[in-house]
Amino acid sequence: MSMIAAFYGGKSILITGATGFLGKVLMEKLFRTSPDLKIIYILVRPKAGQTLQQRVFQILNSKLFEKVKEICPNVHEKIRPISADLNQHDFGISKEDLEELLSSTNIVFHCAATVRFDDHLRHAVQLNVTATQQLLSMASQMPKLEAFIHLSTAFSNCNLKHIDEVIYPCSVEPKKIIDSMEWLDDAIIDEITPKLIGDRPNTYTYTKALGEIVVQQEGANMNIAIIRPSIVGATWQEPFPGWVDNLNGPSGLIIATGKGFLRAIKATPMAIADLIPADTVVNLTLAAGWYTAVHRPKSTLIYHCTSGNLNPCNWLKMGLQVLATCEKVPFEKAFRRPKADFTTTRFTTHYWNAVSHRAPAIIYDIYLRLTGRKPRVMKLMNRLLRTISMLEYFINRSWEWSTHNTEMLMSMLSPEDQRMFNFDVRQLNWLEYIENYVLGVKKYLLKEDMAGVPEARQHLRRLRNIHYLFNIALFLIIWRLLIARWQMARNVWVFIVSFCSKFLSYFRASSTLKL
Ligand SMILES: CCCCCCCCCCCCCCCCCCCCCCCCCCCCCC(=O)SCCNC(=O)CCNC(=O)[C@H](O)C(C)(C)COP(=O)(O)OP(=O)(O)OC[C@H]1O[C@@H](n2cnc3c(N)ncnc32)[C@H](O)[C@@H]1OP(=O)(O)O
Ligand SMILES: NC(=O)C1=CN([C@@H]2O[C@H](COP(=O)(O)OP(=O)(O)OC[C@H]3O[C@@H](n4cnc5c(N)ncnc54)[C@H](OP(=O)(O)O)[C@@H]3O)[C@@H](O)[C@H]2O)C=CC1
Repeated sequence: MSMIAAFYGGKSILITGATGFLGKVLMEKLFRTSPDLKIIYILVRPKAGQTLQQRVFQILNSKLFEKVKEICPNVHEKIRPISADLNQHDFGISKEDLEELLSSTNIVFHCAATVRFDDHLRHAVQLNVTATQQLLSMASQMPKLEAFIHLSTAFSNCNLKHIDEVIYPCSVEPKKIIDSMEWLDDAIIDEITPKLIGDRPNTYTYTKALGEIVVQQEGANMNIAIIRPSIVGATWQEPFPGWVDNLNGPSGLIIATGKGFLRAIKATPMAIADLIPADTVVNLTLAAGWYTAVHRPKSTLIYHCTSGNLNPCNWLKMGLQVLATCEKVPFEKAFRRPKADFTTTRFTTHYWNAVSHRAPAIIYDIYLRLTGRKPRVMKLMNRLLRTISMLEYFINRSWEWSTHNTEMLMSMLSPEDQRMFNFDVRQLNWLEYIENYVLGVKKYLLKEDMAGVPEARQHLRRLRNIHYLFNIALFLIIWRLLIARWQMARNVWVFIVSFCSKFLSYFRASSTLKL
């Protein structure tokens, strides 16, 4: 019998960010392995015209929850959505809901965050720092609370090269930052943002670091653990390989590569691609929840959920496998053939952006205009280039994360739990994982049917022929222009033509002689 699964049985669990990528995988695993849990409260905001119930209905009806619905047919009765917006004071939770939450909750998993790299500091602080502080204050009033698990990121201290499982201080105390956001206007915040984030690349990593300090300060009297995953990718094994449902991290770039938009990217091929599958993160999170509640470690433990030091994979290996899979099982209606390369200098990056990204986009937009349609590719391309520029920081560096706590936790699990809540990335076969990731992107993100693969292959063949024809036409046009304007080009042309005709007449003469 799994100790972890048994531990969550009969428990009331609060999850923030349950509608997000990791939150959904966490909920799914909880229901699948502990169908006898009492209830999962989820803090949800109405979004995109959907009520809370509609949002929950949509999640439960997704492919991710198919197995859960077999194992736990009354799953819908065990989810209790609570209307809450983490941007609001007290989250805008009603008095009755708050009372129920405070009196019943046993475990809190805090996953909600803004993961945008370009968020305004005010918003990022509100969600990643202030909301964390408020949630901890709520948790401190929960008499039945056994553990509070905070999801952070391995990149919260990405300004360092070697990162230990400790909380690092920031130059300005989080409380001062929270206070200042209340009275500073946007223009001043914009001005001080670069100074505050210092050598971190964005407000996301900075505010996640502040969030950790808040957890340490405010949660001193609680059983708390912090999980720091690196770049979370599609599921590895559970509930099935390759599940992914948003464009964050590598997923968006895999689409851009498979659809032929992304042709070059500035990356350090040998830098570690520290990806971690979503189900691995969730297994570690659940194991940490159990360990924190049952073993009650004296201090707040931080768990690095990373792959680089145990089973490293580099960007070259990953990129090549993405391309190989896109070649084998192409995405539908590709813009160009999937073919990409890494650039290593600013100059070559600018050159390939102009030649391989902007030029084809402009040409295709002209074609769309000429055929009476609305041009759209340049806009898409600009968005892609902006996204790449934001991700570049992470694909041109390597970090070392120590994993002592994570390894200690692994050793504390029973063999049954090590199997059921596996977070040992040494067992991961990268080539297989990346192939499943790309297939998952195709099936679950792009919603493409595998039956369309022959047509997609046919489309790629057409694109290859168009590419050849285009290159020949371009060559001829450039050559014609050169001949018209440049004496040297004319001389070369005359030389080539006379050489070819001599060669042909020699060839003809020798073959006649042989006859
Ligand atoms: C022998 C030698 C041979 C050499 C051969 C070499 C072969 C090499 C081959 C190379 C091939 C390349 C293969 C490529 C595949 C692998 C590359 C992987 C690189 C991955 C890098 C990942 C790094 C991530 C680092 C993360 C570190 C921190 C981790 C975390 O803790 S948090 C989670 C991460 N968070 C994010 O990822 C959020 C990032 N996103 C944002 O911040 C924003 O979305 C934005 C990028 C700033 C864009 O903002 P906008 O306002 O402009 O857009 P908006 O968000 O509103 O969306 C607009 C539309 O764009 C779509 N979109 C959003 N995100 C992405 C995305 N990442 N990629 C693509 N598209 C995206 C969005 O859906 C909207 O679309 P619409 O709805 O249609 O309008
Ligand atoms: N994905 C990754 O690569 C990594 C993620 N992490 C961390 O893991 C956690 C989960 O990330 P992930 O699942 O990928 O993120 P997602 O962006 O997929 O999910 C974010 C969640 O937060 C919720 N949320 C955001 N704003 C509010 C708000 N104002 N009120 C209520 N809920 C809100 C979202 O709700 P809604 O659906 O309404 O928008 C969503 O459920 C985060 O803490 C992140 O920092 C760490 C490392 C890597």
